[in-house]
Amino acid sequence: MSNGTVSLWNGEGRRIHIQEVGTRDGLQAEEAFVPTEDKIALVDALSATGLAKIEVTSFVSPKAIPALRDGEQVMREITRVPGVVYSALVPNIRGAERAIDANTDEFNLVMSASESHNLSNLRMTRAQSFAALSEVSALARQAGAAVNVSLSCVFGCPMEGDVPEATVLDWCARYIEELGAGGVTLCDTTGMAFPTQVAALTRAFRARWPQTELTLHFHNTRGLGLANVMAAIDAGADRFDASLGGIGGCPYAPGASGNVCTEEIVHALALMGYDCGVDLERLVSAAKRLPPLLGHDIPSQIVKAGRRLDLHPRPADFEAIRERALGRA
Ligand SMILES: CC(C)(COP(=O)([O-])OP(=O)([O-])OC[C@H]1O[C@@H](n2cnc3c(N)ncnc32)[C@H](O)[C@@H]1OP(=O)([O-])[O-])[C@@H](O)C(=O)NCCC(=O)NCCSC(=O)C[C@@](C)(O)CC(=O)[O-]
Repeated sequence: MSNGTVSLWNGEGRRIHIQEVGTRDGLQAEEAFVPTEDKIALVDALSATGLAKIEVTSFVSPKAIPALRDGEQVMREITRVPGVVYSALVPNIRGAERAIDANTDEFNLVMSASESHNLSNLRMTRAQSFAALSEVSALARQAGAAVNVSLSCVFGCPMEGDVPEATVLDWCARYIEELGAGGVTLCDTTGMAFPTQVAALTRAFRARWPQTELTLHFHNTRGLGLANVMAAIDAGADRFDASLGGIGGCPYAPGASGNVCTEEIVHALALMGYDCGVDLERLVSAAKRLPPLLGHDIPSQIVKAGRRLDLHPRPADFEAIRERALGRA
């Protein structure tokens, strides 16, 4: 935190945990169905990069999200690397049963702080979602799985506008204090968050629940992704969702687009001296697998431009230019 002794701009080796959501949030809205074996290979490649957590898939209705209809097979057939938490999005009891069958480490429960988005995305009121999630979290506990709750639209809803901070904190209190969730993710579903707002909500959360695992989940829809990450770090956050290649978006949130890009965030934080514990080269080579699988380009600037010190050859006639410049030719 910028408290006069620690600089935001100099990470000094401080650990930031990056959680990959590319094979869930990233693939869920893609038109192309990425073949199951390619999804498994992608998760395995990500597991070898040092990421803290990977959201492998979702156990939602295959009618709602056909791109992830192979969730069980993917979760069962990935190679688990010790220390990596393999998570999946779970919206209801049916999803919880599937997640248990597939031996999922962490259930990422989902609902929205906005009634309009909750109804659009999950076809339930927030109260109905909360009741369903209470049952899901009891099942998860019986199965020995961890529970995180992702709360969508906390920085604004594309249909309702701003969501009051008190509403967001009330829902967080219910997850943490009634449901016993070990972690909460504050999600900016359609890129409406801005740094001062992010810092205020992060500080309010941290002050009230200093022990709860807090994750920030940003979409880069309006280009504020990295600024929001920095504001959250300044306010005490150390855990972020990000998506390989910068793909992603909720298909039931109007105007949604890609998450903050994993390799861009890791690259930027590493330059500032933060330790994400991630091998950037491996991450970039995993990201390069995406365009042929998806059939389109990806937002990642690091895949396009390379890392800061990935240098280019001088022009072919460089020596001739120099000789001329020095008056020797
Ligand atoms: C919420 C429901 C389930 C309600 O779906 P529904 O259609 O209202 O509910 P239903 O219970 O009547 O079920 C309809 C059919 O789906 C089946 N079904 C129902 N549930 C499941 C399940 N879990 N697994 C497998 N099948 C399921 C169920 O068995 C039935 O099949 P049928 O009888 O017609 O053959 C559905 O609308 C759904 O799955 N929606 C998914 C929405 C979704 O995945 N959205 C994107 C993820 S959230 C997100 O991206 C935001 C986030 C997390 O990234 C953070 C952020 O940025 O904000």
